[in-house]
Amino acid sequence: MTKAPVTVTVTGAAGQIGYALLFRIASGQLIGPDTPIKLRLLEIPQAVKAAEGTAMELDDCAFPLLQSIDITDDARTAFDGTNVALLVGARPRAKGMERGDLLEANGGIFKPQGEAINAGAAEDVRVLVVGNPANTNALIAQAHAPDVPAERFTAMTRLDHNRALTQLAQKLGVSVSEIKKLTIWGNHSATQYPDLFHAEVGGKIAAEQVEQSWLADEFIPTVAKRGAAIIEARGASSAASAANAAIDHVHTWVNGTPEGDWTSAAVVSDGSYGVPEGLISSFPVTARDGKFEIVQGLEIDEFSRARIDASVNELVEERDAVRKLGLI
Ligand SMILES: NC(=O)C1=CN([C@@H]2O[C@H](COP(=O)(O)OP(=O)(O)OC[C@H]3O[C@@H](n4cnc5c(N)ncnc54)[C@H](O)[C@@H]3O)[C@@H](O)[C@H]2O)C=CC1
Ligand SMILES: O=C([O-])CC(=O)C(=O)O
Repeated sequence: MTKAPVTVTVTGAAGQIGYALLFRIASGQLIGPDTPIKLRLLEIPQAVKAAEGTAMELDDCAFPLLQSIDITDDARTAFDGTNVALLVGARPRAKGMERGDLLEANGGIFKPQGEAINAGAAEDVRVLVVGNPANTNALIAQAHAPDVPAERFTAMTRLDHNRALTQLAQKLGVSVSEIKKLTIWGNHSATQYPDLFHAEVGGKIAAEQVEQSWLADEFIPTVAKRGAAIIEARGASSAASAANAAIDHVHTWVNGTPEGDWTSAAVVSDGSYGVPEGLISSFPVTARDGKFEIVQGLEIDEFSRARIDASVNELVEERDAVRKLGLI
């Protein structure tokens, strides 16, 4: 039986991730094959025409599930009644820009978007922030949506998770589907910590199946710096793989994680694993009944502790910087 339609808002819809994302959403891959989709595209005025071009192509795909496409440059209109908000559009780092400038420029985007979500989104709204710095942009948006439960604001580390799965699968000569319980901890940045000490391959701990030197000197930096390596090779940042990860993140959130496995997502910390409450940090999470839950009770050894702390400290610094700028 066909379900009720889901309204999905995509910001930065005319950008490169938007171009890789919208067709997959419209084809039913975000929620499921029996859920009709209403798309809302938010862009800045200069890019509305390009978004209209993408909408023409969406029309030309004749997707049976796609019920409507609305394009706007007004955040209130874009988020009115929305069920899933994919915040992709962000201000990229320009030449000579310091981190504080970047955070301030993004504050100008994510504060009004948080307010617009608060004002008009559907009661069950789920928010995924993709635009960088994703964790802190999510924190800014969440701070301006006091009427929306904080746990509905998440940031994307699923791309890092997927990157780590493939690096490990290639190293061990196994399929990615044989790897369970991998975790990305912390920030979506070069300080992130991909953890193999709880990951399992063939029922055995992954870290025990690789050399410690490979884990520390190859695996962790390769995953953490993969975004930069893609930019170097492609001349543009990851787009199709980022869109794919956004689809995975929301699909898992809505449909759940398989029994005996978990995934990674940046969610609001409840203080678990010593991550200060309120920070939006990546954790091992399960999804059940449409909710993410942080996996509890994992033992964290000294090696992992130092790396989790380093990434969480960076998030604390970013939070303090946006606080100082009056953005939260
Ligand atoms: N979390 C993650 O794993 C990843 C995050 N990213 C980030 O995703 C973001 C988007 O990447 P791309 O699509 O490649 O960039 P892009 O530059 O191709 O597109 C961004 C789009 O956002 C729009 N935009 C800017 N301000 C806006 C606003 N206030 N409202 C609505 N739209 C707005 C721009 O007009 C542009 O069309 C970047 O911040 C990038 O760093 C990229 C890859 C992975
Ligand atoms: O590094 C970038 O700008 C894009 C990004 O977040 C990634 O590919 O992980």
